[in-house]
Amino acid sequence: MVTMLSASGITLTLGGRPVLDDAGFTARCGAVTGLIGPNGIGKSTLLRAVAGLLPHRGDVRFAGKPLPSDARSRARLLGYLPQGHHVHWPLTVRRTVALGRLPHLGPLGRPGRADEEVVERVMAATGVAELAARAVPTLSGGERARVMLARVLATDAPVLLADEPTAALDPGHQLRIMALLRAEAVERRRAVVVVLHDLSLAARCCDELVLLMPDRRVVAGDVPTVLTSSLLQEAYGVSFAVTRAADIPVVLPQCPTLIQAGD
Ligand SMILES: Nc1ncnc2c1ncn2[C@@H]1O[C@H](COP(=O)(O)OP(=O)(O)OP(=O)(O)O)[C@@H](O)[C@H]1O
Repeated sequence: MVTMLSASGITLTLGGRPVLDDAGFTARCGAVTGLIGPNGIGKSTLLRAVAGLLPHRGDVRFAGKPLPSDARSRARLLGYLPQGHHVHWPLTVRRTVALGRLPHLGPLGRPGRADEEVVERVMAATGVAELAARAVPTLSGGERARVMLARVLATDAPVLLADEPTAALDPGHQLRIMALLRAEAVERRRAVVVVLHDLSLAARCCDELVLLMPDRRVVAGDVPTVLTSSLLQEAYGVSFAVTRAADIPVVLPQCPTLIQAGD
């Protein structure tokens, strides 16, 4: 599979504190790459730097070439879904999703038939078509999460960067959204990079994993290479059982101080 996105040597400081030091990853066309690691390690910051939203040192390439410097061209290549879904503007769901088409619109900013078709397709795929006329601030957290995912899918960008897209979702919607992101990768040949905290979900849905470690190492590889109990313990500071149940990979954190219910 072809490397579509590569980031290397990403180094940046926030509020006077070094947050990333020589970090990077590659994301292949047709694959889902999971970005994992403990809270505060820099996953969101790395994604934002790669999306061109934070000044940084380092190199980000699309299909081997430096990213274009103008934001509009870059937005056609990289769709970015930020963490959290705090939407205060009183737009309808359909208009919010249609914002994803902005990088493609002509000088008059009018969406054409093709743009409208994309908007309808992604609303149907994310299960928000029936919410199309609702104002976004009136939606539940999970509904809003799916609308924001639809907006980024509407960009039709070959690279999708999604920061915790399943965080607010119930288990059924988590799986449906990951299935959708996998389909975007496999069937539409996109490179999908997704920040996840649920390691079982990551094991099940990601082709490659990139683990940001507390000592600033970046461990990358396929799921069995990265999700080992020793690496996970080093990363998260608790022990892990890496196992399978009903033929599904399961990664279980264990905490010696937890008094389990029923004990
Ligand atoms: N604007 C800022 N000013 C100062 N420090 C910041 C700023 N934004 C982020 N940080 C710090 O940078 C570090 C990395 O934050 P980041 O949000 O990238 O981590 P993360 O791995 O995505 O965490 P989480 O899993 O909790 O979402 C954290 O220590 C955070 O406090």
